[in-house]
Amino acid sequence: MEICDTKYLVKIDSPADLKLLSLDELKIYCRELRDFLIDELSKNPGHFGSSLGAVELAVAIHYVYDIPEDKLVWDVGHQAYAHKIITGRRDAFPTNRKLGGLSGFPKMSESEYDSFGAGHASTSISAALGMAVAARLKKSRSKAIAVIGDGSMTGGLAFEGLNNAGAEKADLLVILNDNNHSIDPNVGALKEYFLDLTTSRRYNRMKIHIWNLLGFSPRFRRFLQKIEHGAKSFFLHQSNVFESLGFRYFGPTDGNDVVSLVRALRDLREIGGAKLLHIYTTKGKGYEPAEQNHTEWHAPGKFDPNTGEKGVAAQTLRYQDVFGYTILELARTNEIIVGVTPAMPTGCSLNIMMEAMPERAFDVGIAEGHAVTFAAGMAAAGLMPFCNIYSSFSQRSIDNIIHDVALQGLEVVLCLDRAGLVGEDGATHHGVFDIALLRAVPNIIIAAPADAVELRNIMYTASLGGYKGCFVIRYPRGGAFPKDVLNHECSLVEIGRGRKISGGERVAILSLGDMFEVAAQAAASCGGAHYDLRFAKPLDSALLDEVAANYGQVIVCENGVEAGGVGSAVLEYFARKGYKGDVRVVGIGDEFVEQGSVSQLWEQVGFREKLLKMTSLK
Ligand SMILES: Cc1ncc(C[n+]2csc(CCOP(=O)(O)OP(=O)(O)O)c2C)c(N)n1
Ligand SMILES: CC(=O)[C@@H](O)[C@H](O)COP(=O)(O)O
Ligand SMILES: [Mg+2]
Repeated sequence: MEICDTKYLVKIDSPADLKLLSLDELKIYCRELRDFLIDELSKNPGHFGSSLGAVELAVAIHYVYDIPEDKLVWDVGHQAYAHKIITGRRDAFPTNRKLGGLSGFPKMSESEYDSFGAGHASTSISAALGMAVAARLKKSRSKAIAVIGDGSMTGGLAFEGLNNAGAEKADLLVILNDNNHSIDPNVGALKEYFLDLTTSRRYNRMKIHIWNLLGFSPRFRRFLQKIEHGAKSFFLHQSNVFESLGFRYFGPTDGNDVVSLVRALRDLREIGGAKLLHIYTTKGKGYEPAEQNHTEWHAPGKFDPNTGEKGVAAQTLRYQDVFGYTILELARTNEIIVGVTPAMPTGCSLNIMMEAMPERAFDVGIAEGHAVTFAAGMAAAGLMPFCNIYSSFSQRSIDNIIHDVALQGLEVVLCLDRAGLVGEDGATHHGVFDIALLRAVPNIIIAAPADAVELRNIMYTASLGGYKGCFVIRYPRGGAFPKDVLNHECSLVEIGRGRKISGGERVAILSLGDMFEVAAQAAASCGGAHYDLRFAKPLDSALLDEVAANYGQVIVCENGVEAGGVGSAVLEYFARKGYKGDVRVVGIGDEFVEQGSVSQLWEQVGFREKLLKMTSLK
């Protein structure tokens, strides 16, 4: 597939250029934009389905509103590629998600058109409401728009925003971009409710009629809105949840029809207060394979745009696969084990258990805080929950971990996938803060396996209980393990016990989790010793005493922030013991690391350089 002879694509470098097109020309531009995205993303992968589905929406918003004077907040931001292209980033788009290139998400420092940065879900309504209230206080006529997907609407934060907005009566437009899908199928009662709204055919027929009248006869608006309101309650099973929260509800309407979107937005622009436009779109719109399989095409990697073929599937297992198969294996022999994921069943591989034991594995929606407290409730009632959350998304649930798990002394296993630098998703997604955030909390164990066998052993150990509070197991994105690691029989690991890997002279290198390899190499090259800490909490005091007694220099390697991480814990321990040797920590410094391949990012933070310098210290 080749992009040739585009009529409008190359001429649109800003929303001002876009506004010169006619409605018919907009349709052609949308086609060209979509083809451009398909072509680019086939070569340089990124979030595919969501961005294809939101092409018309991005075009219509920029056509009607005046961004950046009006504020536009994309929820998550993985659907905002068309917005990036319209706002002058077409030529830079081949650098999307690459080191030094465009961020895969809206980013305030990247463009004035990115009114708010994102990456995590459910923030848009709160942020846009803040902007709407600021406009009111500053007596500005600036509008505020939040675009939020049906999946992201399942996050509690979205409802906190709606609740506040409905009462504030600020000039806020929330666009609910409903493609009836999250990364995996969307879940929960809201999903059924949205389906009810979009599929109630009698209601929709009436609705379209009213919309047409609304468009043409402003004089009858008030009267028609009253009829519309009555019709809704009559035809729909429930009263409208958004209207109950103080919003004016509009739609549902076809969000892949750019002309009707423009018409709807033009009308809405003139209406003050809190309003919600419900649009239905097709995830992956315009690319058949993506329309057919939303989950696979959420972020598919490289593919052949002509055939939809992707590269050959890996013959190895990633950490997430090992988690997925191991929890199922453990659950088969231990009937109190249950699994919980907040909206990432495919991403964390809990889908393996969900298929085999649907009654014992739960996708609770984009709701990390709820996932943890839900798990705590199950633990309080005698179950052994394994709650799997990406490390960076678990930042949403810190108080739930402290207040609902640790403080209650409940046995909940918290598996933090994607711990450490994750690569192309960048600063919003690196899982580098978990140890620092959780280490200070009592009743928390923090383990990090150095490989797949260790992950299985630690999961097995955690599943047996007998400790008090939260058992955190953190492991990184990816990994490549032979499939027969699953044949390894799980064995018990002593909680808080590390391992001496190799002896040496002068310097001891301590690693946690997947820093094992780099530490082993460094130890070999400088003739030092290597110890695998295995636990960031509790620390292995016997191991550390042995290190202190035998080595004048200690280096701790960690896949996380240096401040407050496992290296800090070691430093504190040695300080308490009055160790006089030289202790260094090498990990991520005081910075947000941007996007790039994982190896590029380690290079950029200067990890090897620092380690080399440390190991050659005399
Ligand atoms: C707090 C948080 N949890 C989970 C995710 C992972 N995530 C990114 S997009 C997405 C699905 C969002 O669904 P929806 O809002 O409907 O957008 P769509 O992908 O359908 O366009 C999820 C679960 C995230 N980015 N942030
Ligand atoms: C936008 C978002 O938050 C997810 O799509 C995320 O990019 C998934 O990351 P993984 O590719 O590591 O599953
Ligand atoms: Mg969706």
